[in-house]
Amino acid sequence: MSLFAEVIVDVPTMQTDQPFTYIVPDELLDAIEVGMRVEVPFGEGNRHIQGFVTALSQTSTYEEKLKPIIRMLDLSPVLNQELLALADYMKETTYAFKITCLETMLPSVMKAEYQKKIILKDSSHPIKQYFSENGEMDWQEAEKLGLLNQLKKLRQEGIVELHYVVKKKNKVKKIRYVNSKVTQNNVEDIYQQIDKRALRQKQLVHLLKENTHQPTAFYTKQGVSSTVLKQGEKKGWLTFEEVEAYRDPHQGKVFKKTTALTLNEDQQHAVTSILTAEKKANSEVFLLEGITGSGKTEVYLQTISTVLAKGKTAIMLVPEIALTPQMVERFKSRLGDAVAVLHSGLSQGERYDEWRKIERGEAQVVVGARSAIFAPLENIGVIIVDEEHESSYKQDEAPRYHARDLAIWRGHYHHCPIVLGSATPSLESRARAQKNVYQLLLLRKRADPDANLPSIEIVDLKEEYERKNMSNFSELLQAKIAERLEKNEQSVLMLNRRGYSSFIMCRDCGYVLPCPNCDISLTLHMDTKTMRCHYCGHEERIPQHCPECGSKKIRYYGTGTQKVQEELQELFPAARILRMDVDTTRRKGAHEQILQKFAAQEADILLGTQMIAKGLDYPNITLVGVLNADTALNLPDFRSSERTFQLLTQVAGRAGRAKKAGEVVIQSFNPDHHAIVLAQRQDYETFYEQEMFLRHQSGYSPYYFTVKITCSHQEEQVAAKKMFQIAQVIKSGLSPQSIVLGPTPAAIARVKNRYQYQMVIKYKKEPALSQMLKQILNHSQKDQRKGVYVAIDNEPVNFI
Ligand SMILES: Nc1ncnc2c1ncn2[C@@H]1O[C@H](COP(=O)(O)OP(=O)(O)OP(=O)(O)O)[C@@H](O)[C@H]1O
Ligand SMILES: [Zn+2]
Repeated sequence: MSLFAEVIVDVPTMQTDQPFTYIVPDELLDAIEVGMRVEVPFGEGNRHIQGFVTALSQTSTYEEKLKPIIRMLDLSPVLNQELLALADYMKETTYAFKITCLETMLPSVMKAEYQKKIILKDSSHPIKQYFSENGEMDWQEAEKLGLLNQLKKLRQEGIVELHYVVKKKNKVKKIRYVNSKVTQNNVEDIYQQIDKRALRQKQLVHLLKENTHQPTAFYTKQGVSSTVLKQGEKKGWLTFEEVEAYRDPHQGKVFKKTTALTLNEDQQHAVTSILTAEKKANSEVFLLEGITGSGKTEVYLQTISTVLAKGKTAIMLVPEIALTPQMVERFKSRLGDAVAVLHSGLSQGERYDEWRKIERGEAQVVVGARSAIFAPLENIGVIIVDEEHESSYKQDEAPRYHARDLAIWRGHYHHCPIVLGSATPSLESRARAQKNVYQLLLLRKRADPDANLPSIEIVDLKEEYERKNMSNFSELLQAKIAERLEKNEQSVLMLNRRGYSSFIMCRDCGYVLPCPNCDISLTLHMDTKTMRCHYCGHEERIPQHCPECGSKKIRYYGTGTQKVQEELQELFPAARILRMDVDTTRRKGAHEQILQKFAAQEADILLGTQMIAKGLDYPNITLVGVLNADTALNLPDFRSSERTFQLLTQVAGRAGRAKKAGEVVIQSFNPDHHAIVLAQRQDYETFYEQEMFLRHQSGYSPYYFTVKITCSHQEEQVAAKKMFQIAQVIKSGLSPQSIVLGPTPAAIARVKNRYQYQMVIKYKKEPALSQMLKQILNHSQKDQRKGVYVAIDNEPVNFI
């Protein structure tokens, strides 16, 4: 009997975007499965490349010229039937290649360079003879010995495991004390040799004698600087050693068990509705619209608890949990070890370990950011998308999927309900609820019976300037901060960075330092004392003279969080201020540390960027200040009002969540803008109506669908020419009701040395469009070799 495998190969081009048939060699007949990765020869030169097996069959139409699979790369399928089908759906809706979709679903460590090791779990098994003393075997070794078939079975029996080890990553430096040089007897001699003032070195020798082989941080925490450590190495008292780190991101952390709260009427209604759908195996979509602090999280927790008790699993998506460690804590505290956590704040290795827990069925709840929607769970009972309006759910590179859409797809597959939660739902979702496509569930008041929504005041910055207050803090805000300090209550202050950054300009000639690769100015970063490009990462020193005219009058413009912090400290010398922005949170775990300090009330004021707008639930916050509400309002994006309204409502919602009443001060240059006025009233309903009216008039989502096409090339004419060609094809194929915007240069005309041209199609009904777009992608293959890239973004969330 012969067996044939359909393989999607790792060559992302249109010609190869289909399965290729390979012969399964005899030695793999029993082992191979759909969803495994294999190595196959490809093309004229029989290059060895990786591929995914998507089907197996006993017959093939072109038996003669087929090549055999070289080897298998997994012991068990890495993608199940559901995820393979999801890849097909993604490919159809995002205009991406199938291989790109398949690879996106796996943790990055499985795509990156890694070593594969087989680990022996049961050392009494005779297979032991092939393993090293520490119970490991290299994958290549196993392959050479022809053991893979046997190991596959042993893996199913739990006798061996397969681990991916990232090369060179996840290492911590530990220090080993070199005993030979220092013994109990000669410590005193050594002390004699040490310079009398070098107390730190003495301390180090002592520390090392008691505690050898600790991470460097252990010593630095006790006051030994890294210079002293290096001297120690020089003198031969210690050596540095790289050790593989243990990869539990929450290692050593104790989560205090919590129990379910008594739900209020609205919450109870929400939980019951969702669970009824679950019981009926009904894949209904619920829009849980609950004001800030209304206890949406409690609804999620109790729904998931019930689902788990029935032996099912759950996915809970959050925008970016690195920013909201409190969310992880709430889930772990309630649901314990059933929870796996996936987000970008983890190292590759940690993420892979969490993924493995899910795959082996050891974790039943996945809490994670966008890509957690690919969690290999079986038997899903509910899928929740918290803060469903967040644009981070859309991936901005291929495949350009929206996690909310994939959540709904998986819900249908598992016949389970999907819950979209938000205090400020996206207009798209709310419009669907209006039409009863989704079922609307409302939480109308704050969950804590003693809490109320905060009162919000708006300060007109124009008036403030007329009164010659050039400070970042209006008189009103200053007075309110002072009050809080007096009462020992906490304040949260937000500097809105969207559409806004600090740059340097020459006062004599007006020259602004640009990025050499992109058409945008460089941003000042005070922590590293450098100028940086946020698009390509280019970095250079802050110039002393103007590169254009040589003048020394270089000045900083725009307000960095650090500058604001200095000003704040001057105004309130006694205030304890914490700052949270990209500069203070670069280090792993830094977010969490800052928030822990704030939670423990070791600070009076938390000053930060948008990062602080979400999730914080601390009872002692009674004041929220927004320093500049409107920087994003003028961005050339039809969603800028919606985003501003959402952000202001979110951040205002951090105040007064428990007994103590909350107040909010919003400083703005556009106090009459509807996004700001309605955020002040916390009136989502009116905002929804007004904004829907505007969208209807200007022909945008949710009344129209949109597709964005971008062409880029190193030469501007080439990118433009290609874009105009495509526009012509599209225009000739569209119905007269549809609208084409552009082609125009993109808002940032050049990024990473590539010029970008774009066009946007707005349409209500275009049955032929999908086919047209696929053809455009198809034709663009030829151009790709000439360096012209064409990208199609279906329902873009980003127009800049
Ligand atoms: N039924 C309840 N009774 C008393 N307190 C509750 C109840 N439900 C939730 N809470 C408390 O109310 C506070 C706010 O709840 P939660 O953080 O879940 O709100 P949320 O709707 O997710 O808010 P946001 O969207 O602003 O983040 C929490 O401290 C929570 O413990
Ligand atoms: Zn750049």
